Amino acid sequence: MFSMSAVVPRSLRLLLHGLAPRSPAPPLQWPVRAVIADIRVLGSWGRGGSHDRGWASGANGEGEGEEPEEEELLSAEPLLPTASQRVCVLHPDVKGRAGRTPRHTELQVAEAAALVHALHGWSVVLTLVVPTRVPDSRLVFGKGNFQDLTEKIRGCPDITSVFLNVERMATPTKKELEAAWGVEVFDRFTIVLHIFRCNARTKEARLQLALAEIPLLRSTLSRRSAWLDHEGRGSRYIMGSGESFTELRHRVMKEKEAKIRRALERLRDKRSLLRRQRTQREFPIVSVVGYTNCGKTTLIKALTGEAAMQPCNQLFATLDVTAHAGSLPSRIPVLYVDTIGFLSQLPHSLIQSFSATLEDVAHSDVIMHVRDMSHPNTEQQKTSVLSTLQSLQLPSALLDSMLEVHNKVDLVPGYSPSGSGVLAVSALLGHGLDELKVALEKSVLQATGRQVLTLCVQLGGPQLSWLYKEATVQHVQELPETGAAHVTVIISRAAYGRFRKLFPE
Ligand SMILES: Nc1nc2c(ncn2[C@@H]2O[C@H](COP(=O)(O)OP(=O)(O)OP(=O)(O)O)[C@@H](O)[C@H]2O)c(=O)[nH]1
Ligand SMILES: [Mg+2]
Repeated sequence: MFSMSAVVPRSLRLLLHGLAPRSPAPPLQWPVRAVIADIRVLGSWGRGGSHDRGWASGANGEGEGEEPEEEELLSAEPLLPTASQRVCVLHPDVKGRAGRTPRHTELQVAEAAALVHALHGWSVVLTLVVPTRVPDSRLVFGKGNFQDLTEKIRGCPDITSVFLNVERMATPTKKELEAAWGVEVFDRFTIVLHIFRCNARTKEARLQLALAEIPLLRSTLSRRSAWLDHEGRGSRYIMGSGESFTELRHRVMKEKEAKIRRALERLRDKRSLLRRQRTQREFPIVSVVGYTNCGKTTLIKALTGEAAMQPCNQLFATLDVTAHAGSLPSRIPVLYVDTIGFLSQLPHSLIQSFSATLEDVAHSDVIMHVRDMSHPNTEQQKTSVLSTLQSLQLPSALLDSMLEVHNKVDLVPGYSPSGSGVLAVSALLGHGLDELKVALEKSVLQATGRQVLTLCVQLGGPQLSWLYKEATVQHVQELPETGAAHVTVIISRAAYGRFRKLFPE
């Protein structure tokens, strides 16, 4: 199996566990230490959550400088019931839709059930696939089907809510369906938001979530306002303020949205400052992206040997961007960035809200796209990930150089990957990781403009220790009687320029 000591040097391992090394770290590791300090400042580690807290667990900077205003923004009431739910998954099977096959429908229903199971205490008690030609109509289904459906739902007293597997449901539709079926009705957007709410741990993830929830709060507010207006209460002015109750609530909502955006902007500024510092230190960043549950966290755990990471067989287990240090075959230190998983049919507004999190992907040196090859829908998942990446407007060079990693091949007997530049691994069993690291190193060297050079240096002088500090020393071959050595290093162009300026030939 995989050994942590083979990958990360001891002093770095101590740092990763939030402890200061007792002995001075070898020169190679100083940038790693600096970056760890930076990321602590960013405060990307959670509030007592159990997994994905990364290597700086216990050292989060969230409490520092937190404005009371931000705390208020984060402590809003949950939008969905927190109690257990017995759910009827209702999938509208739209006739005539391109790509509609029984298998495709089956997979969509399975994904909907997996979303429900991602919520603690929620279970699926009934699954219905109902054909419809009129998905955009107010009742989503034709009259006959709607009546049958209503009888089925009402006839099943176990059901406490219905999950209508559509991207987004209009407010009047929700109102009518709930009136007809006597239980709450949720769409994909609401369910995913609720999963996010349960899993979001960091301030940034929770602020982004609060922003994504605004449209939902608005529609709830509109419904309440309609009721108040109907009762003649919404239009009353409050204590001579010249503002009605409804107007006041809308204004409060607007102010809340603006405050969230400002708070996110502050975090974004902090992030970009840290990114600049990382760039100055020429620390390679590898972003790991992919469909939710494809094994991103498991792969990073296997590549870094970081025991604290806890992968989870659940959709959207990771919601916070965390960075994890590892090293490549030539001992180049590298930061792996674990990201939020993608899902098909996610409303654009939700992706937009989490775009700050995904900004780190745009600033990485290499992207690794992890795929679950054991999943029956792996091709559609790939398409969905690629189209989301396109929508993030990443630099084309970054997209072109993306590495595709075929994971979970242990579940696909006799699997052999097709296509060039594709690597097959089992992150869980540790298969194929050495080949993956070699390929990754090649990409990192290319993307960061690093080169392998053999330099002749005097052993008594300051050159060698400078190289240990600023580059990755591969090999030192002493030249007897000359007092010099041939030193093979991996060095960036900028660092080589500085070396030559300090130590001209
Ligand atoms: N059999 C097998 N299972 C794997 C492999 N890699 C990951 N898994 C399992 O897949 C599940 C999801 O793994 P994660 O690493 O949490 O997936 P993720 O992509 O980080 O998921 P999200 O953060 O929710 O998007 C876990 O139960 C893992 O044990 C693999 O190579 N083989
Ligand atoms: Mg994960």
